[in-house]
Amino acid sequence: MKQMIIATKNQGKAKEFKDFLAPFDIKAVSLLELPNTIDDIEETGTTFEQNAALKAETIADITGGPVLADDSGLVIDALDGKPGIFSARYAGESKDDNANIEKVLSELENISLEKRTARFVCVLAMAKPNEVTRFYKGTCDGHIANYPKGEYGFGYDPIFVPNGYSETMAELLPNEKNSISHRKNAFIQLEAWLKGIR
Ligand SMILES: O=c1[nH]c(=O)c2ncn([C@@H]3O[C@H](COP(=O)(O)OP(=O)(O)OP(=O)(O)O)[C@@H](O)[C@H]3O)c2[nH]1
Ligand SMILES: [Mg+2]
Repeated sequence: MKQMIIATKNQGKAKEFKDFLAPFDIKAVSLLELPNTIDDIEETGTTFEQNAALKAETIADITGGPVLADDSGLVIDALDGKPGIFSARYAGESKDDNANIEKVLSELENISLEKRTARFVCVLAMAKPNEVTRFYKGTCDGHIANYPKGEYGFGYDPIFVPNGYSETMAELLPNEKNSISHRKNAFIQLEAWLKGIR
């Protein structure tokens, strides 16, 4: 089976990429599974694209092979786009999902449901040494619930209700999330490239 390195230390993302790539007979390998410890890559960019490129290109330089990276986040209209590229560390460096959720809910405390519109954004960067990095972007629109519900997924999934659903992303079964998510919508475009269409 072929392998593809995913430049992430996020177990939730890694699991989703394993599901996406399995039908292509490709094993997704995260940075946590490599034999050598990889230092954290500082995400100094100001856009999802810049941070995804930083992660993919740094690891492609180290490994010498093709690498896929994902930079993603939650964009909330009533918070002027926050937490955005700062989603992982919104409530502090410990990257605590529950603390991040609590911070968002408290900032939206007095905002009515119809004004709680938001979207998940995912930018994938595919880097290969000496090649131009390719980007694929996907989004998933929805709104922020009043309180967390559901056990699946990761990050802000317990407070994100996708458009057309009454459940949060964390109440949807993983295969359901993986059919509508921002990450899937970005991956669909990469898929076309993997199949040799583009
Ligand atoms: O509920 C969620 N469902 C998702 O599907 C999702 N995708 C992203 N996010 C949030 O956005 C941050 C990404 O930040 P990010 O791209 O820097 O990743 P990260 O720091 O977690 O790992 P790495 O890939 O950088 O190693 C994550 O931590 C989460 O808080 C999500 N939340
Ligand atoms: Mg990160």
